[in-house]
Amino acid sequence: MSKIIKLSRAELTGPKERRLLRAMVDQVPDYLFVKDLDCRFVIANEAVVRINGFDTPDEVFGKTDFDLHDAASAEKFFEIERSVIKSGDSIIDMEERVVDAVTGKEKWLLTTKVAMSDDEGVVIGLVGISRDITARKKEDSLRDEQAVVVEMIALNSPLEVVLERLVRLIESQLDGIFGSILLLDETGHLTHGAAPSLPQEYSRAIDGIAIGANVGSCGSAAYRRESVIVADIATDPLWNDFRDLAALHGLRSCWSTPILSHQGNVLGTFAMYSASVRCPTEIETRLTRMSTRTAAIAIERRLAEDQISFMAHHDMLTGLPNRSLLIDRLTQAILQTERHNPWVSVVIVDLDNFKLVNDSLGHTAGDALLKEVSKRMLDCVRPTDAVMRLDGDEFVILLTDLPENTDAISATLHKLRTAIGEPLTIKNQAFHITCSIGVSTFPQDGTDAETLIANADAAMYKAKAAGRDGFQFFTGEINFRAHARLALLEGIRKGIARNEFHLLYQPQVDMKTGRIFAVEALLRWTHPSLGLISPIQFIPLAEETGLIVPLGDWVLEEACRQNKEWQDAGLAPITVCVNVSARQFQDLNWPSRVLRTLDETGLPAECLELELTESLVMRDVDQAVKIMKDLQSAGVAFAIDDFGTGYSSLSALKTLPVSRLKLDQSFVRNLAEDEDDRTIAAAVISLGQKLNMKVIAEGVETDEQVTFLRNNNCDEMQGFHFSKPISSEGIESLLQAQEPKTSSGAIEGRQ
Ligand SMILES: Nc1nc2c(ncn2[C@@H]2O[C@H](COP(=O)(O)O[C@H]3[C@@H](O)[C@H](n4cnc5c(=O)[nH]c(N)nc54)O[C@@H]3COP(=O)(O)O)[C@@H](O)[C@H]2O)c(=O)[nH]1
Repeated sequence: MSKIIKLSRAELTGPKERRLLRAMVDQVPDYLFVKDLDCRFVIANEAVVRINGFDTPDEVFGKTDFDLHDAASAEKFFEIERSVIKSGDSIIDMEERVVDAVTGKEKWLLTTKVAMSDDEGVVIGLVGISRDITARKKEDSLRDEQAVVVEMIALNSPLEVVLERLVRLIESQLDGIFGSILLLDETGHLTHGAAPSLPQEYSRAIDGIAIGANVGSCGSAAYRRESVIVADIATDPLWNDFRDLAALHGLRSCWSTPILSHQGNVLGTFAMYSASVRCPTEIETRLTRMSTRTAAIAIERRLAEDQISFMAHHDMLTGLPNRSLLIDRLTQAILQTERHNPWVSVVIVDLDNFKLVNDSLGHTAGDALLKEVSKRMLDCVRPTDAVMRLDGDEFVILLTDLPENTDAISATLHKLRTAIGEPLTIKNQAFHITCSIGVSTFPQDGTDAETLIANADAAMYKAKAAGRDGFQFFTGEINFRAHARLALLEGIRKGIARNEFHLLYQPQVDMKTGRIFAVEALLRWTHPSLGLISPIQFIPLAEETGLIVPLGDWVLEEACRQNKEWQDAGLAPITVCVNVSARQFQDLNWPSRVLRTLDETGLPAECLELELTESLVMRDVDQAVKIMKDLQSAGVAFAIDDFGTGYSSLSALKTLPVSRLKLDQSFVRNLAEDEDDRTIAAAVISLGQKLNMKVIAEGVETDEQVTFLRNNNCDEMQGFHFSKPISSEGIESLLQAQEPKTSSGAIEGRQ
């Protein structure tokens, strides 16, 4: 909509009114002017006069924009004004980017131009008013640019790109300022971050300076952890060592502020340089604050990303690369090899007696040993080779650029074994560590990373099986065994899902009464094509791979459910004994799963006994006592299985909440003919009595064994002499046969 102001000549003719009007328009801080039809200034207020570098309105009178501005700007103004005059249509609140006539700097105006007509309605010129909105526009662009920088940080743009954008943002807000960001490295040196407007030669010269009390503005700011304002580089003693360099590039003042992490660590510096001698203005100080905060977020984020990436690819204890980096490096090495044709070998090193150190001296000592062994291995290989930690005490070494024969590999393996085998002292105790090593080589033993690692692993197992402390190259025969192992593993997994497992129960009998008081649950696997598979074949593999945890959960659940079923059928309550492997026991959630199973099956806790081996318990006695006591307080009993075969500390044994020792069948087997076994068996029975524990003999097959055990006051027995492991129905029949129930209804044989 056009808007025409009508001026009455009479009002503008009187001298008084003219003065009033003049005074009024001069008070307005905006640029106020009237132009004639040729776009010449007729009236201009004080603001217009000053901004164009004049002293009086008369100096502006009659001038056009072509007299005051550069041709391009003047042309723009002229066209707009001609159109307003011609059409009579006003231009309201138009944002214009113009070049200041005096300073030559860019600025922003908010302009309104309205056509002006005489009493007859004839357009005789225009009235214009412009407001300088440069400051507001800068604030808008600061906000927009800040948002862009934050978005870049969030989207993980490269740090250098983010920092450069930040510096440019600051420079766009200020006049005559060159921004600079330096990053502090771990060694106390400042390295280039971003300085897009500083001369490159200058940036290169200061890249890598060590921070210190008197090292220019940035080195000193990082060192002192506070802002350092140097108004005149030419005279300030902090710049003694860099004065000439700065002068060479026309830099006169430099104000630097440390960039601090949220924990207060110095991450780098943010500096503003200028070519004049001066201190920062308030706005410059404010922008510095904003920049250091933003830069800190960007740098911290990058450090966190680096840390996460390092953690994802390295072992935290030894700092060695881990499996994911191994696959990456090995794949790279294979690609290289395909081009240059030498061999690449994967060497898997497994420490033989690491568990002994860990179990006897604790995890801290175990960690120290792993670190020392990693160092020794690194010392044995070339810088182009790589040492990585796979898991626990298992390491992988990647040998690259090998000649095509096994001699070079063998030489390295000998060196490795010797280095690892050197005595080492931990907690004042000397150790001699041995290792088993398996090797596979590209291309003959596999053409991809996973196959080479699997085959080196299989070879390492062969070295272990061959008596440890040796190395083994991968062969076709190992390949066959490895495949069989993998097939078995896959079979166990499927077997769990397909319910191919079931339990047999072997009675445990009181020697005096001859009554069954408990049964041991023993796992059986009926493979769809291989038929019945002995637990001796699959339990060790299930333990090694952790599959024993779900399998053991199933055994526990089934054994408890079955025992409760017998009780619900009216049979005398007995105890069901369930084997527990180390992997289950180490699982932090296992105790709560035991209690939940009892709860869900409804079996009284007093009717469950858990069998733990000596070695399992002795691994970490304190932890074992804690877990056992927790479950014991709920009513669950514990037995030590295979007693006599491991190493038990008698003092530790005393502290264990154990109600039964199971004399291992290896001592029972030859009781008739072996004097030593008789001595051991008698000693175990006597030990049990002294520790207030029942002793049950395992594997009892003959009358002679029964007689010996009875004569030596053994409490209980289990073995083929009484019954082989049988089905649940078989147990039911045996229990029915030995009715009537105990008069008290108490659990048979349990004290
Ligand atoms: N972690 C788990 N281990 C389990 C589980 N089920 C079984 N096992 C362990 O597997 C090993 C072999 O068990 P199995 O073949 O069942 O052998 C047991 C008995 O059949 C056998 N036995 C019993 N009496 C006699 C005998 O008179 N003569 C003779 N030659 N063998 C006999 O002994 C095995 C029981 O041993 P133990 O557990 O030590 O009491 C074995 O180590 C099982 O522990 C399972 O669910 N989880």
